[in-house]
Order: sequence, then structure tokens, then C-alpha cells
Amino acid sequence: MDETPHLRQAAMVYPLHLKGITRSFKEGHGRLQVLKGADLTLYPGQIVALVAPSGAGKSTLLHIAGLLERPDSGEVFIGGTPCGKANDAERTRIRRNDIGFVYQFHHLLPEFSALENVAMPQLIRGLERKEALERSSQLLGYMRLQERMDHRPAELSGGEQQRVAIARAVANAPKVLLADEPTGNLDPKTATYVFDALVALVRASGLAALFATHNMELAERMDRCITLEDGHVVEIER
Ligand SMILES: Nc1ncnc2c1ncn2[C@@H]1O[C@H](COP(=O)(O)OP(=O)(O)OP(=O)(O)O)[C@@H](O)[C@H]1O
Repeated sequence: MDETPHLRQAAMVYPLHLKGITRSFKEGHGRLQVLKGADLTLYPGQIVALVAPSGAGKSTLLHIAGLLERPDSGEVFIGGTPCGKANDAERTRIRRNDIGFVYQFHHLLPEFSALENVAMPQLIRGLERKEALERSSQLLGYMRLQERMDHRPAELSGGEQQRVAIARAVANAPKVLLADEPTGNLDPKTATYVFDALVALVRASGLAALFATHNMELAERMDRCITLEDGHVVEIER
């Protein structure tokens, strides 16, 4: 691995740092090389849009950054911790404590209330129930859902469900928030509302966020826009 002092510093300081990520998949008799040495650094408090055509590798990059998949080569640093050599248990711990995920579909637990859904990751992490519920209630208030806390997901609108999912994603105060089309299944007005709530939360908590989106209007409101070109991360100048 390239270990210039600059990179060592970046790896120590930044919420997310990807260095030389490669990933290929089996395709017919050959391999499809999706990522060919992708580099990316996210700064604290920064919201970055990842905009690229379908099939360019956005989800692959997010899965690798979120420690859901391992790259073929390269290194993922979360809050300065190199994760390549970490075993599965350590990766699960880092994922649980330091990474928040928001998906296009919320994956809330249907039999639990909004409040319990947000409390769940904190309880799994070992927080006292009272403390977890208090913090969850605060986060839901932040997402303007104080009136909806006791509702189950089926009793909430799509935009409300997604705001619960966002509150849950940041419940453990992660270093980085990763989102794959977080507003993709919402109508434009609701998408903007949910996005605004998300931005407010990211700004307030100072974490870094990386969002894959096809919504150019939302992407342009983020701090930085990046794309994937031929397996590399490229900044979109604005
Ligand atoms: N597990 C896998 N096995 C084989 N091929 C895969 C696998 N995962 C992804 N691919 C292929 O890798 C390429 C990139 O996929 P990826 O899902 O990362 O793209 P994407 O940019 O997120 O696309 P979309 O915007 O359509 O979600 C695609 O050609 C896809 O078919």
C-alpha cells in the first residue's frame, strides 16, 4: 500500500477514506472489472453525492465502503481504522458502531413502533433501554415525527418511514452515513422534504455522508458531487 505521510494523515483523520479499491465480478467466462482503483476521502460534516449511470458501480462502492463486501484489493479506512485485515466479527462491530445505512426501501421492522425501530441498534450495542428510548425520541423529534413515534411502519407514509429509517441510521452516532437512493421511491416533494431533514441531521451531527442518487436536483444541493468513470472516482466540477 502507498504510505505517503499525507495518506497516513488522511487515513487517520477522515471519517471515510478509500484507497485503490478494485472489485470485479464473474461474467460469462471472464471477469467484469467494476472498480479499478477507486480513491475517495470524505471530510467530517460533508455531504457527497455519488451520481453515475446504472451499472457504473455505485452500489458496489457503497457496499465496500460499508464493509458489507470486501474489495479485491485496496483499503477501506473508517475513522482512520484500516478494515482490510479485520476479521468478520471486527468488521461487524465497526459497521454497527461507526457506519449508518439508509436504503431506498427502509427495511424497518414491521412489528415494532417507530421509536422501537430507532432504539433497536442502540439496544443491540448495549445501551440502557431508557437511554436508548430517550435518544430515539430526540432523533424522531428532529425528523419532525414526534406525533408518530408509537406508530408501526405500516401506519406511516412512505416519507415518514424513510425519516424513521434515517433516524435509525444515525442512532449510534456513526462516523459515516451511507445512503443508496435514499429518496428513490418517494415523490419529488416528499423526496425534497426527507432530504432536507437528512441534511439538517447530518449538519447537526457533523458526520460525513455519501449518497448515491439519480436525482440531479438533490445532488446539486450537496457539498460535493462525484461520479464513477471507468472504475475510478472522479469529482464533478460545479
Ligand atoms: N454480485 C454480483 N455478481 C455479478 N455481477 C455483479 C454483482 N454485483 C454487481 N454486479 C455487476 O457490477 C456492475 C455494477 O453494479 P452496481 O450495482 O454496483 O451498479 P450501480 O451503479 O449501483 O447501478 P444502479 O444505478 O443500476 O443501481 C453491474 O454490471 C452489475 O451487474
